[in-house]
Amino acid sequence: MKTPKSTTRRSSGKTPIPARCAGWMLRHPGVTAMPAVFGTSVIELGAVTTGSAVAGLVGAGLSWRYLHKDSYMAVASPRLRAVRRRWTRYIGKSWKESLEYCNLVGQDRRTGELLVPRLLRVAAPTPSIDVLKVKFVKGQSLRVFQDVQDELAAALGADVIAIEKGSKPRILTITLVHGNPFDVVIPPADIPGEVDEVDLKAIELGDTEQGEIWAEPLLGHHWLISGATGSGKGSLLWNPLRAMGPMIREQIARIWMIDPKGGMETERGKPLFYRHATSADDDVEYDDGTGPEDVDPMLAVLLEFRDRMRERQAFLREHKLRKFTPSVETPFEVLMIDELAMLTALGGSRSTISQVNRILAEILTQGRAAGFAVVAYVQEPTKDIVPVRDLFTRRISLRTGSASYVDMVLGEDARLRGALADEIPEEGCEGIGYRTSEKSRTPIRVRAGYSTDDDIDELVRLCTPHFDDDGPAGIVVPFAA
Ligand SMILES: Nc1ncnc2c1ncn2[C@@H]1O[C@H](COP(=O)(O)OP(=O)(O)OP(=O)(O)O)[C@@H](O)[C@H]1O
Repeated sequence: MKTPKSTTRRSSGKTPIPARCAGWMLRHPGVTAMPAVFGTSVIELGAVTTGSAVAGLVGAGLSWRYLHKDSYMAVASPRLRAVRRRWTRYIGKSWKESLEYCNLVGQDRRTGELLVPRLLRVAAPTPSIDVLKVKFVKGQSLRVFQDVQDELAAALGADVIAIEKGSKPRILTITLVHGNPFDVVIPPADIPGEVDEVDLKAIELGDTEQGEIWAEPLLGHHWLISGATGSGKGSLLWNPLRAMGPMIREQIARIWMIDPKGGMETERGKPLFYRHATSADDDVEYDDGTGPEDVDPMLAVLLEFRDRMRERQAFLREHKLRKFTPSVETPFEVLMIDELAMLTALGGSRSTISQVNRILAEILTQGRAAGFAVVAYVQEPTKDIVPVRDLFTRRISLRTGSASYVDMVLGEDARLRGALADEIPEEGCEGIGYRTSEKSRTPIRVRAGYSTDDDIDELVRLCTPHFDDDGPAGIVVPFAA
């Protein structure tokens, strides 16, 4: 007679304690090895030598922290923070209790043993963001976690939570944002007094969540700024102008402004602009002809910008200059486009749109070395709306209307790494967003400084240039709908 299957099953209760200890030690080799290394060092080298080595390591860490803060913050700080969080915020007992509270634990049907989803990895890219990699137990799914995500956020003390599928089966990623480091409105960037105080490689925009100045390089870059309506994109238009103020006044930097939204946002700063194209003038009849007189005015500004870029390239080639230096003779040219989608997808005829995209691609691929930068603002950053999206070298995402927009702007997995831009509340969080850089794919939470109308008026008062080659500054040209 066949032995019933059930009699062959292991009937013991929990996994034996020694086996569990061995498993834990294997999973935490660093923690396990540390006392062994320390003990062996004391026995073999003596307490004084071991103490000196430890003191030396601490000293090296402190020196690194003070001598090269940027690399310390990028490399050491997140790792140390992750270890601290792992052993404080998410230590075994409280992790288990949090999951029990949310009914996220299982039970082994044979042994009755409590099965707790295992915390595989804790990353803490910024002081307020934790990213957990979790292996869920048999019978669970991503859905089970997502169904109780509010309870889980409360149990883990987070304000915002996102739970997504991980890279492997049965692994999920939980991103937690703790607190709001920006509970006050941040003042706008200072207007430097003189040209030599302007740093085009570090244009001040606001604060980072670490309480540092948030600055981005514009010379040699193009910026894409994405955000839903009312997210505060305007502050990322006025801050760069403030930071470049004296250069604009001296015409060492020239601003070409395209505002297809009727000039509502940019009208106040019109005297600052070398070119200003807006859809304000609805009375102008636009003829979509082929002659130079009939060129779409928005396109005309773009074409002129492109032509100047070509001239500059020829000039640099002729003078064998490999590096561009801004000067009155060769100004740093900045094209700002408020609502890029109106140019690249939504406004104008199909032929105009495809021409716009071609010219933009040319500027974005060739302009940087010649001192031509593009700063564009967009609400919906999909590829069909902004085909040239990937050619921007610096990306910022303020509050977005959709979770999928975050990765489109900040790069693959940016949301998994903590950039929960779609979870930023609408009220009271304008100007808050995330940025990534080429060096690090870790998103940093930032808040832009806010320029009031008075701040804009101050900028115009202090930094209006006097153009004399092309007539009055800020020529308003209509946008063909
Ligand atoms: N950095 C900021 N800090 C605090 N409040 C801000 C900030 N930026 C903007 N705001 C507030 O949010 C409102 C909307 O900002 P803004 O007009 O810049 O949004 P937007 O993203 O340009 O929207 P739209 O695309 O509809 O023009 C402003 O009127 C202001 O009250």
